[in-house]
Amino acid sequence: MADAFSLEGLVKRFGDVLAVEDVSVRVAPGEVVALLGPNGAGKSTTIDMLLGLTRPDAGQVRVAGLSAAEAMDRGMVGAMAQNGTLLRDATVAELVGLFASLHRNPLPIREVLKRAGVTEYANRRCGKLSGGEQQRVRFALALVGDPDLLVLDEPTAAMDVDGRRRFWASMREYTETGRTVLFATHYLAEAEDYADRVVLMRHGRVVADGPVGEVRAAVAGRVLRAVIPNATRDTEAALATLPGVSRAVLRAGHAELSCADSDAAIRGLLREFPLAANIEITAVGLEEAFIALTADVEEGALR
Ligand SMILES: Nc1ncnc2c1ncn2[C@@H]1O[C@H](COP(=O)(O)OP(=O)(O)OP(=O)(O)O)[C@@H](O)[C@H]1O
Repeated sequence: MADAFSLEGLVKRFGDVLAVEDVSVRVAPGEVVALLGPNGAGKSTTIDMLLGLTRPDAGQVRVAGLSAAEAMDRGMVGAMAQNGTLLRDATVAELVGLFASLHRNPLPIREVLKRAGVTEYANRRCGKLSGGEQQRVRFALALVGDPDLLVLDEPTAAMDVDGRRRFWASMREYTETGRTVLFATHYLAEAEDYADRVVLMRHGRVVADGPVGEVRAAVAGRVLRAVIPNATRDTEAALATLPGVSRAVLRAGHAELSCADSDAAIRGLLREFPLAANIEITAVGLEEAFIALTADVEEGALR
């Protein structure tokens, strides 16, 4: 089956900033993918290239085998930007109607309002809605063309807990019909709860990509802490090369080792540093693993 979309070797620079560096992702129809990463990781730039809003400096975007522009033109992609402005004086229903008039085969307006969960404020002016309500209207606009692929940039950014819950309930209904979704988020819990797959970005690169459980297993290892007497300048590098250790930080003789295999790490540690003391091993939650993965560490240390 053809990919729902594919990004191949995407690169985008803004002056001196390398916003996206060699990003390649292939997504099959029906996958719900979370694009996760901290501020400035390159998520929005990647999404803009997928939507054909930004031209890549290198690489290629294909959406169902077409160029991004062709796919958008055919109404195959529904997009929800982070801060797209809404016409303040139009009611929600009017705005949805306006968008529907731009599509070749729009869904009935009533159906869109229902799917996006905005029926109750269909007759309110957009300018009078709260930030979270406006986000839901943007979601409605993304659904108007009944697209095969939905691309959402931080869809729940302005929503409160209840708004988020309701938004994801609407999304579930949409994804149950086998549609493909890519959503950017800062919220690990959203990625865990609603995505089949996580693509984790940092500094413009993909640092992890896989099913949620797999990414969790790959990154959420254990942390080994120990005091290393007589540490020298070379000790940190030596700790980083111990078996089972993916990353080492040494400060004032206190070592913190991120371990994919803590059993191998502790054996190696005691072999190479027999004086290591106060050894402690703790499990890392996904939240901590996410922070570790997206922290400003040496490139490659976590790959
Ligand atoms: N139009 C632009 N001009 C200059 N630099 C830009 C532009 N757009 C993005 N950047 C830079 O590119 C990098 C990636 O930004 P991007 O918005 O893609 O990240 P992001 O992961 O979406 O972040 P956030 O979660 O804050 O939205 C950042 O360093 C950002 O400052």
